[in-house]
Amino acid sequence: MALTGKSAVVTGAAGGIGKGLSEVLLRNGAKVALLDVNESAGQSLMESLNQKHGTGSALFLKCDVESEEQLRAAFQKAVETFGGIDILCNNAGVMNETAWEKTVSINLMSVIRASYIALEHMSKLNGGRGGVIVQTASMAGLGPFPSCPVYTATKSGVVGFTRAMAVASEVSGYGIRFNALCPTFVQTEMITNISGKLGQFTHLTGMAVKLTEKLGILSVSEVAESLLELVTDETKNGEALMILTQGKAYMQFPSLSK
Ligand SMILES: NC(=O)C1=CN([C@@H]2O[C@H](COP(=O)(O)OP(=O)(O)OC[C@H]3O[C@@H](n4cnc5c(N)ncnc54)[C@H](O)[C@@H]3O)[C@@H](O)[C@H]2O)C=CC1
Ligand SMILES: CC/C=C\C[C@H](O)C(=O)/C=C/C=C/C=C\C=C\[C@@H](O)C/C=C\CCC(=O)O
Repeated sequence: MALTGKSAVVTGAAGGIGKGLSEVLLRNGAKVALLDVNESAGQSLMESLNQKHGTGSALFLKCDVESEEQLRAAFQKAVETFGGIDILCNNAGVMNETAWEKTVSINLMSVIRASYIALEHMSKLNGGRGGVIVQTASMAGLGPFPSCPVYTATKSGVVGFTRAMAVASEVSGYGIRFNALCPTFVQTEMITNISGKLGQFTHLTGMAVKLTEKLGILSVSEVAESLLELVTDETKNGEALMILTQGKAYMQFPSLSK
């Protein structure tokens, strides 16, 4: 799928990985609706992206992904502005083991919520053009990360939801592919002050820090380049792409359906 003339919605787009995903989509010819709760960062990012990629190529929409109402309004605005949606990046996420219910709400429930709203606009069964939904999961969704069990659970949930939806979409004829990015640590705000985010697992901070030293830290642009692969390669559906500093690999899961 070529990106020229396509339109995308990216959640958590104002900073970190979401900003990188938005930039790579714009560089390759897509228009992008930038959804984020951070209004000042989102507005100034929109202005700089429109200067770089052309007026009207980026649209900031203030949106808390926990709110169904705000998500619906943002998708509606994106459709009205760009004429449809071809790509959704469910990227907004937090890591906070103290406010663990909020972590579940943002990282898992909101990914499901936004995917279902996107289906209403993108599914060929609803008159949409089809397309692709890519979730920002994590390596934590593939292997247990003992310093943050709830964060791990949300990312495992995202991987499971993505793989199940990929098959549901295929057999139902939605015309939408579902894939997940599973990066190791990435240099963003999220990996600052780790100990302050681990709640009752603060004593396991050293384990998390050692893991960052052992595995290394990716740049945002390395993750963004992997998004392109999952969006443009139409054979990719139901994939979890593990991204490490040493390279990347599509995960193999046991097949029990045959
Ligand atoms: N940084 C890392 O090491 C890794 C991060 N990830 C995942 O990547 C995604 C992005 O994380 P980062 O860019 O690192 O984090 P970040 O903290 O740098 O950026 C997150 C963005 O999401 C926005 N956001 C937070 N809550 C929101 C909400 N309720 N509604 C709308 N926007 C909201 C924030 O305002 C911010 O702009 C997350 O899902 C995270 O779990 C995955 C693997 C590694
Ligand atoms: C404290 C976490 C901070 C940020 C989370 C970040 O956003 C994220 O998603 C990073 C994920 C990185 C995961 C990397 C590898 C995970 C591997 C685990 O399966 C193994 C974990 C521990 C092994 C313990 C040990 O042998 O030392």
